[in-house]
Amino acid sequence: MVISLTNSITSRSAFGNAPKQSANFFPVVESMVSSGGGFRVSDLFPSIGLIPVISGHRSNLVALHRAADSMLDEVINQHMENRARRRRRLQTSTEDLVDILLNFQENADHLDLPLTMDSMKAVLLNVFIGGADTTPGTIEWAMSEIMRNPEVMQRVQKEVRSVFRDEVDEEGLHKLEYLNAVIKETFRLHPAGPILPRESRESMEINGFHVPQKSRIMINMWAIGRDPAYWGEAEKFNPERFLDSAIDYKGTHFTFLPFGGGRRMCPAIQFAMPIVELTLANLLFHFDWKLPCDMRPEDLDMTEHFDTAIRRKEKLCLIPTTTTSARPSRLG
Ligand code: HEM
Repeated sequence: MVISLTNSITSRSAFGNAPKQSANFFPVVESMVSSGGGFRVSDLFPSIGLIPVISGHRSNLVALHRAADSMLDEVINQHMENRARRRRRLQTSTEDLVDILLNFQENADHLDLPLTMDSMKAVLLNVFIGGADTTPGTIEWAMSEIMRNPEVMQRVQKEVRSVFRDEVDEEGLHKLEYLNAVIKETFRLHPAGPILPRESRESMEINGFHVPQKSRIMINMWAIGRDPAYWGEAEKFNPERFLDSAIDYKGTHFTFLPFGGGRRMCPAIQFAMPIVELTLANLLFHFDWKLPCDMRPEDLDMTEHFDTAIRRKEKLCLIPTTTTSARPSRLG
């Protein structure tokens, strides 16, 4: 459910109302994400360029890339035809990301670097790949942790239900301090980007280790997030640690980089955070939640599976019930 929600938000923002094209595109993106993610032997021996060739990994990626490329060609061509038709009829319409990129391309004569078709396709593909596992994964982990910690459920649900009256809306999101702390704590224990890859531009010494130029460096944010040297009771899900704390996810607190940091940091924070917040706020506002088969909270399986992001190994199955008695402020 969460994956189809976030997929639908991404495809509407990028492609507009093109359900058929989106439906064909998502399986290709999914395969690209699972082929590109995780660790492989070639990551351990990056200098041996033959490993990805022999393993068939490279040819698989090339085939997927070709499939995505031709689908994106079709989407862009379709948008160009629709735009031409609308202009002939002097019609206007809501713009999606493809329209915005085409506008930019049309008006970019004065730029040193024109927006080529290939760059446009790369941007679109990045949007789909970037959002594929990260946003739904974060929502799923947050719900899992909330279910495992009934006192957190009680507090966060009370907050959401006292801030909103009939519907959850974007304006009220900034009032949800505790929900925000819950999301940060989820990022700490379950970072969607557990490994931040970098390459050293020059050789250097760090803590007595020599790092040659052009070394591949993997920053393990998952381990840093659980390191007792930086976090008290590191394994405990404790959103309270982020209340009245200056730690945010803008990339300046090096023990907490859920969106990365520096020039390669996630460009989609402003897009992703409202999706995470609105989805969780809606789930908590409208429903009460139970674990299936009278399972106890502490028995909920939290086993992880590492692909590009760390997702739950088993799907999260919860039972929603609607209740009016849980929202006295709206009845009174
Ligand atoms: C909760 C949701 C998300 C989280 C936690 C997240 C996290 C990250 C992280 C950790 C990185 C690597 C940053 C680095 O290396 O410093 C990244 C990169 C990126 N993300 Fe996100 N992301 C999220 C949602 C999204 C969404 C929805 C999109 C697209 C609409 C997106 C697009 C990208 C792109 C394009 C990059 C590559 C940036 C580059 O290499 O220059 N992300 N994200």
